[in-house]
Amino acid sequence: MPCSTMGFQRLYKVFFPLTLVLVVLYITSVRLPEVHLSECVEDGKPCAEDLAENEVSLTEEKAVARGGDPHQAESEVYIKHCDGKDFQVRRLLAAFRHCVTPEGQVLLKDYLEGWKELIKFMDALGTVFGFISQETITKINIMQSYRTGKHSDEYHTLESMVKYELQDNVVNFKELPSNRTPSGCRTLLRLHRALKWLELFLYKLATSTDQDSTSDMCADAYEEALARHHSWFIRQAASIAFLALPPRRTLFDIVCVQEEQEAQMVLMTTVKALVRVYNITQEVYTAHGMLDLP
Ligand SMILES: CCCCCCCCCCCCC/C=C/[C@@H](O)[C@H](COP(=O)(O)O)NC(=O)CCCCCCCCCCCCCCC
Repeated sequence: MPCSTMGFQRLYKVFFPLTLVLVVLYITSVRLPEVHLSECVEDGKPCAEDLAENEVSLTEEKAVARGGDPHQAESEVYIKHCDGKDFQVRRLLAAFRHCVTPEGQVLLKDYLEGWKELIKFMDALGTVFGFISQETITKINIMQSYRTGKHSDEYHTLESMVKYELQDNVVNFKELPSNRTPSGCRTLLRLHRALKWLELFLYKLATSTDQDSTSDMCADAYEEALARHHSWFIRQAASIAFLALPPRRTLFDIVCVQEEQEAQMVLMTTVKALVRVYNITQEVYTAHGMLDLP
């Protein structure tokens, strides 16, 4: 092999990964432009703060009254308000529970509230997760603009959105030109896939010990649920961000739990709520052949 080709290959092997790492570190450490979550507006007025602290019904009695499992109710006494923290696991849980109606439909407003709470969690982890948090905000904002836009009535539930977008040919079954706003169905599908990642990650966290690495759990869940949907570049950036995940005790602090048993109950209760929403959404997307929207 000619000497110059060997030299080039060696240079390529060393400098390409190095440059990639530096680019990713740069992207994740510079202050990303502020993207604000859209204000919730209904009929031209701000929405009522429907998930206010005092409305979050997580007491034992209420859970039982809702026909819930008494063992689940027992676990809920652990889910308390966490003073001085932005992220509140009880708000997260309330949102993902309230979003499922008694008829088994998914209310988009509450679903997105759940996602907004998750952004607070990511923000508590620091700037390395900035690009993931910005991406989530972008997706939420697209959904909010539909939910509060001209056809807001059609975006009340997942089911009404799917019906409307399919009837109106808004769903893009083929790749869209980059200047077209993606459909609600396509946008929600991205969040839906990420919800599977979250479910797997929280399950792993709940069933792990202090000796287990959160980065490994995160990467495993990512491999299972999301990696195949992402480009090579995003996969590399994500795998670098995972290395910056703090140990499980720090994550427990953000969730506001100390004891192992307490952590397990809170995490498993959250997993259950996520599974319920995930399964309904998955059924709707499967029924309409929309699991692979580009
Ligand atoms: C504990 C925090 C660790 C966060 C790890 C999250 C794993 C997911 C990595 C995703 C990389 C996202 C970068 C961008 C991806 C986009 O290419 C991709 C495709 O979009 P496109 O089709 O429009 O191009 N977008 C998406 O897949 C949407 C991703 C949304 C990511 C949401 C991540 C949620 C993380 C929530 C963590 C909270 C933990 C809470 C514990 C109680």
